[in-house]
Formats: sequence, C-alpha cells, structure tokens
Amino acid sequence: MSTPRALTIAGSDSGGGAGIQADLKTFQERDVFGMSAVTAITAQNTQEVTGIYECSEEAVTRQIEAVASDIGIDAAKTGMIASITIMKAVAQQVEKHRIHPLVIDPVMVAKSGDSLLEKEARQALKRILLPLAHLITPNLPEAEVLTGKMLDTDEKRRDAARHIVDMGADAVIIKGGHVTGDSADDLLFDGESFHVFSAPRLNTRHTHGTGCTFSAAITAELAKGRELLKAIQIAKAYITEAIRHPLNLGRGHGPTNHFAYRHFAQAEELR
Ligand SMILES: Nc1ncnc2c1ncn2[C@@H]1O[C@H](COP(=O)(O)OP(=O)(O)O)[C@@H](O)[C@H]1O
Ligand SMILES: Cc1ncc(COP(=O)(O)OP(=O)(O)O)c(N)n1
Repeated sequence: MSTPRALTIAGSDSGGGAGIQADLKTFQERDVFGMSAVTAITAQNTQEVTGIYECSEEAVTRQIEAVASDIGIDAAKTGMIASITIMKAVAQQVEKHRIHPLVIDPVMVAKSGDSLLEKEARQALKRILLPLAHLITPNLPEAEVLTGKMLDTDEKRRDAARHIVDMGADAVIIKGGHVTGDSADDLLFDGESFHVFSAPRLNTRHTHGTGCTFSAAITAELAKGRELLKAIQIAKAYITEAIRHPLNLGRGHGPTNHFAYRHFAQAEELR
C-alpha cells in the first residue's frame, strides 16, 4: 500500500497546540505523511495571541503548488485562512489541482478570544471556500456566523446543518464543544441523514486546538481512503483521548495530548 499523504493549509501556532503544529502532529500519530502550506504565523501561547503575521498570496500559492505537483495529496484540510486574499488563493489551488477530499475547519476565533479571520472574510468563506468542502467542521459560534442564526436547540442545529449543505458543502459536522450538557455531541449531516458522534464532556480547561486536532484526524483517515462516517468515528475517539489526558502545560487553555491514545486508548479503532 502506498503511504497516505495529507496536506494542511493553516496558520502556525508557536504554542504548538493548534494550527499547523496540531495538524502535523495528528497526521503523524495517525500514520499519515503530513505536508503544510502556512497561511500566517501567529505568536501565541495558552493564554493569548500576541501577533499575527500573514503570509503573502504568492507564498501560500507556491507552497501548495510545490507539494501538489510532486508529492501528491490524498486529502487536505484548511484551518486559519486569515484574509479574503489568502482564501481566494487557496480556492484557486484546490480547484487547479483537484484537491479532494477537502476538510474545511472554518477557524474564526481562538479560545483566547482573539480573531483569526478578518470579519469581512467570514461571509466570503461561504461563497469562496465552503462549496469546495467534502466536509466543513464549524464549532457552534462558527455555525451561527455561517447561518446568521442563534442555534440554541438541537432542532435549530439540524436546520442549520441542512442550510450549510444547501450552501454547497457535501457534508457538515457541527461540533459540540461549545454546547452545554453532560456529553460532547457532534452533529453530522451528510446531505441525506443525521448522525451524532457522542463522548462524555470532560471537565478541563486544556482544550486549546481541539477543533484543529479533530479535523486533522478526520483528514488523516480520509487520506487512507476511509469512508466519512468511519473517519469521523476514529477522529472522535482520538480527540476524546487527547482531551481526557491533558499535558497540563501553560497557564491558560493548554494543548490537548496528541500522543495520549498511544498510552491510554481503549478504543480498538485507534490501534
Ligand atoms: N470538554 C470536552 N469534552 C469532550 N469533548 C470535547 C470537549 N470540548 C470539545 N470537545 C470535542 O472536541 C472536538 C472539537 O470541538 P470544539 O471544541 O467545539 O471545536 P473548536 O476547537 O473548533 O472550538 C469535538 O469533537 C468536541 O465534541
Ligand atoms: C494558528 C491557529 N489556528 C487555529 C486556531 C484555533 O484552533 P482551534 O482548534 O479552533 O482551537 P482553539 O484555539 O479555539 O482552542 C488557533 N488557535 N491558532
């Protein structure tokens, strides 16, 4: 079997818990060869983002060109995109190289509260990137921005999921990290039916990079050729172990533990 190859198009997190760093760690842990196209460099730790340095359109384009034209890409994901200019460059490359399947994590705001996507780019994302998505993975506030509605009930979240697929994504999973309750339930709509991926809600402040890690794990499994539902089931088990066994780093929202499953996983599919 050839080595599965995955590309992340995202921002760099100097703190190592989110962004490109989380994605590459996750790809590696899932036995997938990871490649990157950096869209922005952030100076960031578990408490705050102290600087954002956007890459040029040319820099982003050339990184994607370089890997697509030589190494090849079995699956890709996007994370922090920073601006409309970068978003357009990414969309152009995805179309040019027919990069598929593409997982879009519509990163808008970090857990520290700092904005990672220009306000005006949030609506452009619907038009430019969303229609290219095999799967889009908004958290609750991101799903509210995409639909322009408050999603405070399960019924409203189901309507929102239908609405997001109508906008052009093949499938959407509205993540449950920001929903209150005893379980962290992620709601998938694949254009035909709904599926809920459930795990106990873990009482921890160490959730920096959960979204990046989850979407990277899905991407890694898709790169292996797995079906979407199976890929999400494995990714959910992976992120749950990563949250369950924190590394206790930093004074704020610490990173998840990307190698937890190696030491602790009960879940058969993570082996
Ligand atoms: N406290 C928690 N306990 C268990 N799972 C969680 C917790 N917080 C987030 N998750 C899970 O982590 C994944 C990422 O979700 P979320 O935190 O909502 O994304 P984001 O980092 O984009 O805000 C989802 O599978 C979600 O259910
Ligand atoms: C560079 C960079 N990219 C993305 C994020 C957001 O990551 P996410 O997985 O949504 O987790 P939180 O940071 O919101 O906990 C980031 N912080 N930095």
